[in-house]
Amino acid sequence: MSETMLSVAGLGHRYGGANGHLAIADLSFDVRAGELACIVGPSGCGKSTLLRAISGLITASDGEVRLRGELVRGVPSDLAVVFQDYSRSLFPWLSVRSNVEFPLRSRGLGKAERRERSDEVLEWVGLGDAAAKYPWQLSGGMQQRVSIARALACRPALLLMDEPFASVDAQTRFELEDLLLGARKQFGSTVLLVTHDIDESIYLADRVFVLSRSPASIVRDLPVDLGAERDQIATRQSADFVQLRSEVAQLLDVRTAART
Ligand SMILES: Nc1ncnc2c1ncn2[C@@H]1O[C@H](COP(=O)(O)OP(=O)(O)OP(=O)(O)O)[C@@H](O)[C@H]1O
Repeated sequence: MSETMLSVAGLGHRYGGANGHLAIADLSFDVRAGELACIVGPSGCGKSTLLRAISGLITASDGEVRLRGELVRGVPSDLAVVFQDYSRSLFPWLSVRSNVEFPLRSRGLGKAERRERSDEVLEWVGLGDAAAKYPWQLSGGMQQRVSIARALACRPALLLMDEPFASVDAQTRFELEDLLLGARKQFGSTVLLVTHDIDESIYLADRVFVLSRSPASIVRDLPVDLGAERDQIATRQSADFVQLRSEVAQLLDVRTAART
């Protein structure tokens, strides 16, 4: 059994003091080293609040978050986050290479090592020839590749991804999903990814955590036994995939959600 990388135990958060809004309640789960776990939940259920607590941006009212066994207080240095909005997370005045190397500087890496890492990850995401370009010279999908490269270059203990593929077209989304699966294999990354897309969660994950409506808690920890090799057409057509999709949709009560 591999080590626990992320442990969330009894997490609860209420905004605005004792009589304020309860956003998450008694939420517990673990992510093991090398695992790719997805979180799906109804709109407004508390996913962002959960991610803020895991990344140390807020201190939850109850419970605890541990990364590699260490209590998270403030933003951990061995955490990397990829957001949905790539255009706001990249620095437009820095080249692609400088964007990727930026967090490495604050982590104390020397010039040669920064260059070596940026070469490696840019090549990996298929942007070896775009290192000198600026983000605004690239397509949306390419910009998100830069964000992923920047996160991978840090070799984080945990890669947190918040709806990372929600702002690109369907074809690019498939490509980026497969890029993530490849990167995870290549770098042995541990990934926690939040998505609204049930199919995406099953396609990518080893495990899917289904959240309840607000206040968020885990309604199901669903293992996804679809094998390590996934294929955008064959996997999504398989009987096991269809069964899992229907299970998650029922848990989320998507028909009711669509009516309300
Ligand atoms: N800073 C805040 N102060 C008060 N209430 C907040 C704050 N941030 C979020 N909330 C409330 O907490 C609940 C959960 O919000 P959160 O943004 O975590 O949900 P979400 O699942 O990420 O939403 P979405 O699916 O729309 O991205 C919502 O009812 C929201 O209004």
